[in-house]
Amino acid sequence: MNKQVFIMDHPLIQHKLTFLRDKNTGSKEFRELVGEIAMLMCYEATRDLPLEETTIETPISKTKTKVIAGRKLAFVPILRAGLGMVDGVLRMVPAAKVGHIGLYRDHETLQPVEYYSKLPLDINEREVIVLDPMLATGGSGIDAVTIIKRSNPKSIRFMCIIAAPEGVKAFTAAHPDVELYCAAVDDHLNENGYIVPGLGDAGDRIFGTL
Ligand SMILES: O=P(O)(O)OC[C@H]1O[C@H](OP(=O)(O)OP(=O)(O)O)[C@H](O)[C@@H]1O
Ligand SMILES: O=c1cc[nH]c(=O)[nH]1
Ligand SMILES: [Mg+2]
Repeated sequence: MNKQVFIMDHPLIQHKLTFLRDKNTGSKEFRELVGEIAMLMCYEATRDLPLEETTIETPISKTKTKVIAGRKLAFVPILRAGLGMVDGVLRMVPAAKVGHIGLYRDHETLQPVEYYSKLPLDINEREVIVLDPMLATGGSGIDAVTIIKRSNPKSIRFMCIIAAPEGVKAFTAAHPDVELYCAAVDDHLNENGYIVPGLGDAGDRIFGTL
């Protein structure tokens, strides 16, 4: 697999993914699982954040210790399904700002249609992590990153839960500078553009609009 692609095969993530895929998992549990998986993936995707030394006093003595070195993050969920990942990542990085990009996939053409975009004003000073549970054809992820690049962020990473091989290929070709983090790369896309075996329609399962 391409060095730009990171598969997060931690046992806790893989365990939760099994219940996420199960068609008998209801919306409440599905939402909780998406949030938990996003939190665990964020832990891994921020592993290389630089640290700097600071001095504090414990109740016992002064000590030198570490904090994250002034790097500013922004999370950008792709509406709707990416919203399900926001709470989980904010639990890990509460000071991050949150932008939103609204895209839906036209059911006939499978082409993404943009309907909303609101990014933090200082996004050019931030490292961005884009959130969307599904990378299917890759069209939505590719367009979201193209939109964000116009605002010149310091860097962009893309975090999805399940990707199709077709989406990974298209995304890495379109944005070779953007690291892609996923919990699983599945088998293929079906004739309707759904990931097989996948988990169905992530947005519908999160928001109960099936
Ligand atoms: O890689 P692609 O082929 O573009 O497909 C992936 C997109 O499809 C889903 O969104 P959807 O269009 O269902 O919108 P929703 O989140 O509002 O349900 C998913 O959340 C991605 O954004
Ligand atoms: O399998 C898929 C493909 C696109 N969007 C989804 O929510 N699921
Ligand atoms: Mg959907």
